[in-house]
Amino acid sequence: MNRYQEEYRRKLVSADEAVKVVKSGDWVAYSHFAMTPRVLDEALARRKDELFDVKIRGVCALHPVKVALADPEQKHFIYNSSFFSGADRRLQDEGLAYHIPGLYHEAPGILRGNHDGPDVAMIVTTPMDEKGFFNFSVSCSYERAVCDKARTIIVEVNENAPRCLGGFQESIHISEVDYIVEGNNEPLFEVPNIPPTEVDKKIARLIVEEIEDGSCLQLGIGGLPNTIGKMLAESDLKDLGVHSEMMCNAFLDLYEAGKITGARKNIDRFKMVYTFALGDARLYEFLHNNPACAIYPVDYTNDINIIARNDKQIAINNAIEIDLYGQVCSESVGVRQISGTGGQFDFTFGAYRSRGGKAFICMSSTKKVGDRVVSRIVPMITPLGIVTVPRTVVQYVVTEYGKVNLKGKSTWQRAELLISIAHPDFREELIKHAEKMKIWTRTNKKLSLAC
Ligand SMILES: CC(=O)SCCNC(=O)CCNC(=O)[C@H](O)C(C)(C)COP(=O)(O)OP(=O)(O)OC[C@H]1O[C@@H](n2cnc3c(N)ncnc32)[C@H](O)[C@@H]1OP(=O)(O)O
Ligand SMILES: CCCC(=O)O
Repeated sequence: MNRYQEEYRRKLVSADEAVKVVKSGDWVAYSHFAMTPRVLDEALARRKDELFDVKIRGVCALHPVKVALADPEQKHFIYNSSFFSGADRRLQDEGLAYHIPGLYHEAPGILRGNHDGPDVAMIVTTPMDEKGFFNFSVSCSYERAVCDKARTIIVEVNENAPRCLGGFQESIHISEVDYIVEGNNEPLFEVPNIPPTEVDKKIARLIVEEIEDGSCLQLGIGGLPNTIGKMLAESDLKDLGVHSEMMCNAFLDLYEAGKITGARKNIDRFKMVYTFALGDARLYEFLHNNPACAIYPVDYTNDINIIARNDKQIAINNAIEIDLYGQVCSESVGVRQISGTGGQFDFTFGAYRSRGGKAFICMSSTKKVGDRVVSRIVPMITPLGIVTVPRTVVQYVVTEYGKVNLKGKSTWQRAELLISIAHPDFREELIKHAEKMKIWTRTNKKLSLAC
């Protein structure tokens, strides 16, 4: 037994033992996405009656967190998430989850400088390696920052977690860890593989034709960016690169199709760069010990200046609504938080700044809500909804009816361009709103009469 194994044995405790370090009033940070702790969450929930005013900070938990469910009155635990998953939304609907707004690239800096903890870090990792390191696996965005700030660090080991090579800040050494808990070794969450619709395919085609050999890709979260990636895999393009915050199945398809070499990148040449991964078992298997990929903290991947250093950086992100000024809402419907800003602002801004870069916001022109069909291009964002990308930053907007570039355009031009890619059933109504908003000119009117 080497000295790290001895130290492992000394620090290994049950989950119930480990969570005893939490005190009333503490902030507890959970690791993110597919790495959200399970057994530590359950053990903390069991301590409900001994604790008051404990705040939990998570990111996109892919199962309903037990601390939130354990305490509907929230005297003991308050659960917060800086990016809502479906499970987080369900909790929010019951009044059991609160959102922490933020720009993704700023999160590590905010945490390191923050007055609000975290006091205790609960981080899911790979098993320890022979040199004494636990790897943060597919979630590296700000796990290191959390550990830097926390009074106590507890790792929950999952034997199924792939070892994701960095970059930097992708691991923590046993000497820094206070307690080790062996988890249930559940398989990592798998994103369901939903076949693309005809609308998705039309939007994808409009974006694919904008991409050139040597372009460097970012694909955002949601069905549409993944479809676009898969279509690129069937294209004639070559020497694509990856600089993304999210690593998803589409990148693996592209890689296996031989489209990705990273040879034309200016930084991290030959590496597929990301800060977290969410996909299926095939993707997690691909990432394990794979030197073709490099995971980094999010203040590197999403730093606007870093994004801009690769030429032809392409950002492809999905939205919920866009108003006639071009303000993009991608994270809420009115007061209902759907997800978060994540890196959508960072990549939209950074890709436009890259030489030859382009930033796309894409969405279907309509959405079925209950038995109603609503337009996603709207006169105004649903009241109290959130602007994820301001009109000053947005570049291309794409629906199945076309793509428009809003950069530098006047308000009346924006209204005209956006209405031109709205679903035809909603165009007349949108024109009436544009008139009331005084962003419809005589020129526009002539155009509308002509069509
Ligand atoms: C972590 C990261 O930062 S990744 C990098 C980029 N980051 C981002 O783009 C962040 C912001 N973007 C996003 O969160 C996503 O791309 C989204 C939400 C815009 C789209 O994601 P998808 O998974 O394709 O969304 P989907 O269509 O399934 O809708 C998600 C929810 O919003 C609801 N929704 C979407 N549009 C509407 C609408 N117009 N009216 C009412 N509800 C709506 C859906 O009903 C669903 O809610 P439910 O599951 O609770 O019923
Ligand atoms: C995924 C976004 C998380 C954050 O902004 O903190």
